[in-house]
Amino acid sequence: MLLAIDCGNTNTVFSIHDGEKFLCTLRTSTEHQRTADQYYVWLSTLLEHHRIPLDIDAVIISTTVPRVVFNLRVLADRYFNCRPLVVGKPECLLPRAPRVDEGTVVGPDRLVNAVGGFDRYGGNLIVVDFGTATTFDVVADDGAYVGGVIAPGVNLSLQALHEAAAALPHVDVTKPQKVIGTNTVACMQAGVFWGYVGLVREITARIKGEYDRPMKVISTGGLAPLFAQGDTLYDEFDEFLTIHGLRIIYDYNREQGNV
Ligand SMILES: Nc1ncnc2c1ncn2[C@@H]1O[C@H](COP(=O)(O)OP(=O)(O)O)[C@@H](O)[C@H]1O
Ligand SMILES: CC(C)(COP(=O)(O)O)[C@@H](O)C(=O)NCCC(=O)O
Ligand SMILES: [K+]
Repeated sequence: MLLAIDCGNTNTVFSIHDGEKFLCTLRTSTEHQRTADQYYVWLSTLLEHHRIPLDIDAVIISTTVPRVVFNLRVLADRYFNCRPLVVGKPECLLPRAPRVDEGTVVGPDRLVNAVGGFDRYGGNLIVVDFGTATTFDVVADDGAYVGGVIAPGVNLSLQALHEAAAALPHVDVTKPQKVIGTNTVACMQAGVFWGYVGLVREITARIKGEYDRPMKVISTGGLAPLFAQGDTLYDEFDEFLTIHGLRIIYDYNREQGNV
């Protein structure tokens, strides 16, 4: 079975694929100090709880935090006796090379989103990923990642307000019914929520304006459903797009005789 690991700056997702489908998806906070032994204790306990056998023989990793790779490699080697594929490393093949400025190191999560998006929806896409940062990934007609946009994440914006302004509390994002807030929390929530709706609408509209043919907008990430505004912001929400992309990249490497 394949273990696909999607490690973002806030959370790390582990998902087990049995060759036909993903059996379960587990989430832990991202901490580069976590050792292989700690990962294994956590993973084996939860898999036992879900009654999933721990017969993993392949591992693929995408991470936006380079320092976690060492311990994840040890996990794969020590407990599953395999060498993991790490997206972005030269030994991990991608179906299409990104077309970006020379020397640019694109976030592996964005390359994976492009692959997952192209497999599910075809080319000419904008993938909006609501993570620590909110990224917009443009996927060309042939499936290549060709650029995009990086904006501050939703929770990061709220946290920045709290940290920089003495009188502003920590608040969680929710969808306010109105824009005129009549207390501090409501004012902050309106600023971030409606500000984000505007950000997504403006950036996708401008990308579509710069691109030479119609595009589909696909959203992913835990907060994406909160920002769905009827059908006006995205065409589809796909919670597991990144994990799906990892599986496609693993299969591609196997087909190429690379693993
Ligand atoms: N279902 C959810 N509901 C509310 N907040 C969420 C949910 N999923 C993720 N978040 C929050 O959204 C932010 C981004 O999380 P995540 O998508 O895991 O980021 P990353 O991929 O960068 O690690 C974090 O602050 C996280 O706590
Ligand atoms: C933009 C990101 C920080 C998003 O990471 P995330 O929010 O998923 O943790 C990550 O994709 C990254 O570090 N990118 C490198 C620069 C680039 O993609 O151009
Ligand atoms: K991400």
